[in-house]
Amino acid sequence: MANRYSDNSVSLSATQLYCERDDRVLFDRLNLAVNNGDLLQLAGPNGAGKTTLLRLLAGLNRDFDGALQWHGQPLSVVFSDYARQRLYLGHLAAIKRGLTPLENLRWLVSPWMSAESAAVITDDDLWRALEAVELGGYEETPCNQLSAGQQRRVGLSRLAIVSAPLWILDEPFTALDIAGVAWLETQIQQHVARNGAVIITSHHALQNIPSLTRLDLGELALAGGLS
Ligand SMILES: Nc1ncnc2c1ncn2[C@@H]1O[C@H](COP(=O)(O)OP(=O)(O)OP(=O)(O)O)[C@@H](O)[C@H]1O
Repeated sequence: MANRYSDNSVSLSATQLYCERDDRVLFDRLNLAVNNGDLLQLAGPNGAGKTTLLRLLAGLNRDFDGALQWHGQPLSVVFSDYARQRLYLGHLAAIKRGLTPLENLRWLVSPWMSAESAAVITDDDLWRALEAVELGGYEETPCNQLSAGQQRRVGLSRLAIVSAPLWILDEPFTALDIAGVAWLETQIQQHVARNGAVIITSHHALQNIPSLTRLDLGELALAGGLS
């Protein structure tokens, strides 16, 4: 099993972020910091800019003004290191439907198995991660024969296997049943309790996490008078 949290230091900061899309300001003068043990929930109405901000924080979009830093270095400069320290799960399942869960997961964790990475992820780890998301028995079934919730679980199985201290999760509860929601809540609680950090967009009310901070982009826009 990969050695989780071998380098677990989280220090992500955003300073004076400004972003607009289609001539509309999504956020302006936005400052935030995420460190070990933090859980930041981005809230706001549809179109407020939650996914846009998450993608900026994940280093996947550089169309903004202001500074994004990882351990005091510009995200763009340290991106290859940052990309292994943060695990980004987008709002889509992000799997290849013609492949099996096992094949998808092997592909999804490949950035953590590269020559530069110290992580060792074995096939047994992959099978255990799929078992953890209740996909035991479906490991070698093509994903196009799985339900929407099961396909979502394939992507979520990365949480059970990748050793990244910072999780960035975009609407991860989508399509999950009650048991899936409970499993994911537990993963998030445990990750934060073990000194990891999580940034999440979700309309789901997260429970029992004292370090939860909520950032409502809709309220921010009203308070800051964003146009
Ligand atoms: N690639 C793009 N090009 C142009 N505009 C975009 C692009 N992506 C998003 N937008 C616009 O940016 C705004 C914010 O979108 P975003 O997806 O970040 O909102 P959101 O808060 O995540 O919404 P939701 O709750 O519906 O998921 C929207 O008005 C959207 O139309």
